[in-house]
Order: sequence, then structure tokens, then C-alpha cells
Amino acid sequence: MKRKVIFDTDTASDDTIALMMSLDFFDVIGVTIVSGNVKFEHEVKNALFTLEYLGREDVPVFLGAQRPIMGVWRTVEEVHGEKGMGRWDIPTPSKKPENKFASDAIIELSKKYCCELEVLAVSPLTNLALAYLKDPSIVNRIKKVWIMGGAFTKGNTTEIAEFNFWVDPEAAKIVINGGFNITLVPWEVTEESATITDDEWEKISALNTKRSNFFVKVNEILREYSKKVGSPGSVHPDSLTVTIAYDNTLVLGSVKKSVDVETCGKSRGAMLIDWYNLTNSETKVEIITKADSIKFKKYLIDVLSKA
Ligand SMILES: O=c1[nH]cnc2c1ncn2[C@@H]1O[C@H](CO)[C@@H](O)[C@H]1O
Repeated sequence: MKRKVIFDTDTASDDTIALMMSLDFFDVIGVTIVSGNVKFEHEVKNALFTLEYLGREDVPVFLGAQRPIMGVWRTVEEVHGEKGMGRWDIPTPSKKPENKFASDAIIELSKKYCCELEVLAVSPLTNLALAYLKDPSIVNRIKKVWIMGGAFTKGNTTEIAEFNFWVDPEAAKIVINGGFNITLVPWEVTEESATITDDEWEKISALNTKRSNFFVKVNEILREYSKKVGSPGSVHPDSLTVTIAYDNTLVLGSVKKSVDVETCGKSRGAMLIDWYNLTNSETKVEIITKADSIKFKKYLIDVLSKA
């Protein structure tokens, strides 16, 4: 029996590959969309299209928050392409989203699948924060929350902040302090273990499957951008996070610490880790410090090799 998950996403480039992998690994009972990477309407279209492309029209898509709780954010078309799918102008999908707000869907599904549901959040945490504010008891019904977010020090959006935390630091603060059972996969770990080098990119292109062709198209601009800012290839944080959720033997190092999120000034979106337990906080989360790159890439190639 596959584990039941909700996939929360600001769907652009690597989000779609993380969704593809999740559909293989898990029983995805819902996809929830949140504002972040590109215009909301494109994120919705990208998610619906990805599901259709993979023949998974059966998976419901729920529309969520179209802005962060408080702050002003910016979309990052330079990272993912104008519409979030590289240079690919995807056709309009015929699949339609559900008529239920994402945070309400999270609450309802947590009741329906009480105590076994997991959330894969590869996105700003607005939808989950709103669900928690409406019904804090979801903490007792959701088994696990896997989060791609936060940077130790090497921010990819400001000097100190990672994009998902930076878009909605208030939401990240609410979720992380909410008492969920959380594993965090920070930016640096993903850059170290989930960067696809030129050789690996060529290998993926040469697979020439429906899925590998999709990978190459949607990540084309991500690859160019990542290299431009100094990574050795395209970085795939969301795909690594769902693979760690699926196979915990990918975890080569982790710590359990209390975490907070800065919401002010120039360091807005920074991840604060209480390394020495200075705050005496009881609320701790697991933070991944090292992941198995070889295993991750094997899973990725396996998923992309399928017809
Ligand atoms: O420069 C970037 N490289 C990779 N992913 C990015 C970038 N900017 C925004 N995201 C998005 O934010 C998370 C990673 O911080 C990922 O979830 C990705 O979708």
C-alpha cells in the first residue's frame, strides 16, 4: 500500500518533476497550489498539465492562497521561464481544478485519512499555515510534514533567505512552531546533492522517453539560471525532498533542533536554528544536513526512464 500524501506546490520547473516522482512513489490524494514561483494562473495550468501529461487526471487539484499572509513577494520568472515551464508554451489542459479552497481540502483530507496523511510541501507554506490557523487540531491528524525550505546561510533569494521561506516567512513561522512532525530539507543540502551536471543532463536527454523529454524542456531555463549564479548545473530541491520522504536511507546526516523564521528587515525569511538549545524550546524539527546524491540521481533516472 502506497503512503497517502498531499503535494503542496507553486508549480514551476522542478516542482513538476517532484510531482512526477511523487505520483510514482506515493498515493497522491491531492495537489494544492500556492503563490510563489510564477503567476498563480500559470502554476495552476502547469500542475493540471503535468497530471494530464502523465495520464493522472484522476488526481484532484485544489487552488490555495494567491498571496502570502502578510508580505510582498516577487515571482522568479528568471529561474523557471516566463510561465514556469522553461521555454515550453504548454497547451491548455482540459482538466479543471476542484471547487474547494486548498486549506479546507487539507483539513478535510486530514480527517478522512486521519493519522496516516503526510504533506509534501515544496512551496511557500501559506496553505498549510491557513489550514492550521483554521483548525489547529490538524497537527494531531497529519502524520508528517516534509518541507523544502530554509537556508543555513547561503540564501538563494536574499543574502540569507531561501525562496520558500522568503515568500511567506509568517507562514513558515506558524507551521514550524505549530507542533507538526517536520523534516526540513534546506537549500544548501539540495544544491550539494541534487544538482544535475552537464554529463547527467546529457544522459537524461539521451533517454528520450516521454518523461525525460518533459524534464529537459521544463528545466531548460532553471539549468541556465543555476549555472549563471554559480551552481555546476540545474538544482532540483523539490525532487530531492520528495525522494528523501520516500526513502529515508537517503539521509546521511540530520539534527533535531528548534527552528524559527525571521520576519523583519533585511534578514526576512532567514532560518534561525537554535544549535545550543538557548531558547529551551520543546518544539523541535528534523533538519537534514547531508543527503545521498548517488541514490537520489538513481531514483530520478529510474522515474524518467519509464515509458
Ligand atoms: O534559484 C532557484 N533555484 C531553484 N529553485 C528555486 C530558485 N528560486 C526559487 N526556487 C523555488 O524555491 C525553492 C528553492 O528555494 C524550490 O521549491 C523552487 O521551486
